[in-house]
Amino acid sequence: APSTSPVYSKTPLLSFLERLQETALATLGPKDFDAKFYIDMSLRFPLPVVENVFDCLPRSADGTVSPSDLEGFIAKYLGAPEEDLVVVEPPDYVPEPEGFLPKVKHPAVRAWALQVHALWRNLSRAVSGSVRDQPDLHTLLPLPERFIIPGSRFREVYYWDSYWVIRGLLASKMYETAKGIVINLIYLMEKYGHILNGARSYYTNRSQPPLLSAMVRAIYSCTHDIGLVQKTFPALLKEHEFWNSGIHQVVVHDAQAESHYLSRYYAMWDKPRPESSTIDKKLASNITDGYEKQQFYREVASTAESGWDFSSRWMRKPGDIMTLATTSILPVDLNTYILGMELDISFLAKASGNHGIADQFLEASKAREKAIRAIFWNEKEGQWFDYWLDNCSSGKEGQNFESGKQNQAVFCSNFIPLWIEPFNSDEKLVETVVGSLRSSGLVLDAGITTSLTNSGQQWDFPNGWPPVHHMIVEGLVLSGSDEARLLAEQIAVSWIRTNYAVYKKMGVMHEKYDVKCGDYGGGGEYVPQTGFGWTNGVVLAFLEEFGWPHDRDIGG
Ligand SMILES: OC[C@H]1O[C@H](O[C@H]2O[C@H](CO)[C@@H](O)[C@H](O)[C@H]2O)[C@H](O)[C@@H](O)[C@@H]1O
Repeated sequence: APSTSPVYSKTPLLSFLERLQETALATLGPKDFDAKFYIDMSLRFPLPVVENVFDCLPRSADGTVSPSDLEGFIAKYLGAPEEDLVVVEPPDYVPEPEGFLPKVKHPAVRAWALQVHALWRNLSRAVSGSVRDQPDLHTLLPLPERFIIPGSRFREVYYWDSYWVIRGLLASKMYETAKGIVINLIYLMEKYGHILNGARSYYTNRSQPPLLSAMVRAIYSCTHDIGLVQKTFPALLKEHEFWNSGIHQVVVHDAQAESHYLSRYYAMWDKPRPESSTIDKKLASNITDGYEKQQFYREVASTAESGWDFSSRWMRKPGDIMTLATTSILPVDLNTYILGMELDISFLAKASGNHGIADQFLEASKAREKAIRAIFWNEKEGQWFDYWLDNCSSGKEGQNFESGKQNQAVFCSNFIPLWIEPFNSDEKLVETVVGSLRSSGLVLDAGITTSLTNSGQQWDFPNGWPPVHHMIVEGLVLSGSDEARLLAEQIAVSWIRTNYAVYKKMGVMHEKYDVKCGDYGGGGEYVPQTGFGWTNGVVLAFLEEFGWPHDRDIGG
């Protein structure tokens, strides 16, 4: 049966660059090969001209081109990925902003924090004039404002990364740069109807964890810029609709026959991800049935939408990537973000004097809070579990809740609801969750591990990720409980020490860390990346919250 779920169409440019990617792998071999590099190239001439020359390159019987012919072709007809971007000096950057991290007293930590702050200059970009004038020649999308990239192979804006970039920029007092990022995300929302995974044409088929409202609220609480709130409002409403309609919405009826409306990840794509096309095709090469193949590709893209690509969390058989089933899972964290979105919209509407919308979204948040308690919360285990759906593509008809369908494996996402007010203000619940987090096995000497399963995927043991550390630590702090704050500080201190030790050893900030060894993280489909937007943001946010006294050892 053909897939009936929505699918975006692929542009001719992407199809061509995918062919180039395949040829490059066949010709140059797997050593140092990064599939994304080729899809990030731009054309120096119109596509028909470039494609015609490419098709006429001499090929051997197995279809490969000689390395020198391929390199000659690339040099003449294609632009290197970074040529799409201009390195720009952020106008609101100063080497030591007034009021910067007042609680950081330790000289070595302060010096390092200033170096991390200075990294915003290395990661600041705008799109080149050519991307704006001839968008058809580029996969990079023509964003209107300057932006901060994560770093290394991630040369474009990423959606959920931007939240922690913004939190760091706020600690760095770079308010205008932070606002520019939000304006860019609004542009994507207006143009595509949802905020893309990243600002490339190959990311149009999916979103990422939705945190626009959290970004706006964070900026508003530092700047009181109500103009920005008003500008963002239509995008916030559209985003809420995107996650609460169509294929993203699922109904679950509880034992009292009450219906709960929850959301899931579901990419509008059933082909290999263009940025990893060679990898996806190889993975799917043993699937002979056409529909099953499409379904596998959809699960892969939906997992990328979750931001956790890849993890045993999404696999029916933990460790076996062929069993990805992300569209059959109601994720705790996604629904937590949407609850946060509803509360943020209500708060921001009130701040703009729009009491009708404020009330409407407060109501929506109450329904979702109830749904999260009913479907995800497990009193005995003291955490919130993802929920397995029956195998179906439409969530509209509804499914009956069965407690056995909670996925009781331990993931750090099981503690993300603590980030949001209705949960972190519930004293009894916080006490239970603090206890279960402490005994979960997730809190290690160098940080919080993503899961307890070593699958070789990057969103699993022993990797710890900056965004998760921040949400859990901030949730514990917001609870106001002394015990929770102690745990929060313990986690933040060990995470900062890990980041510092690796920086001292290698001179760079990493995308993720191995929290078993206190080293940089690995696994997954690309080599360890440095830069790094959200890592820097979380370090600065933690140092702002907890400071670093003179007499606290930093190690390294
Ligand atoms: O190229 C493979 C995948 O890379 C991205 O995912 C990872 O990096 C992102 C940027 O830091 C981050 O947002 C995500 O959580 C990481 O897993 C990209 O987002 C994926 O869509 C892409 O397939």
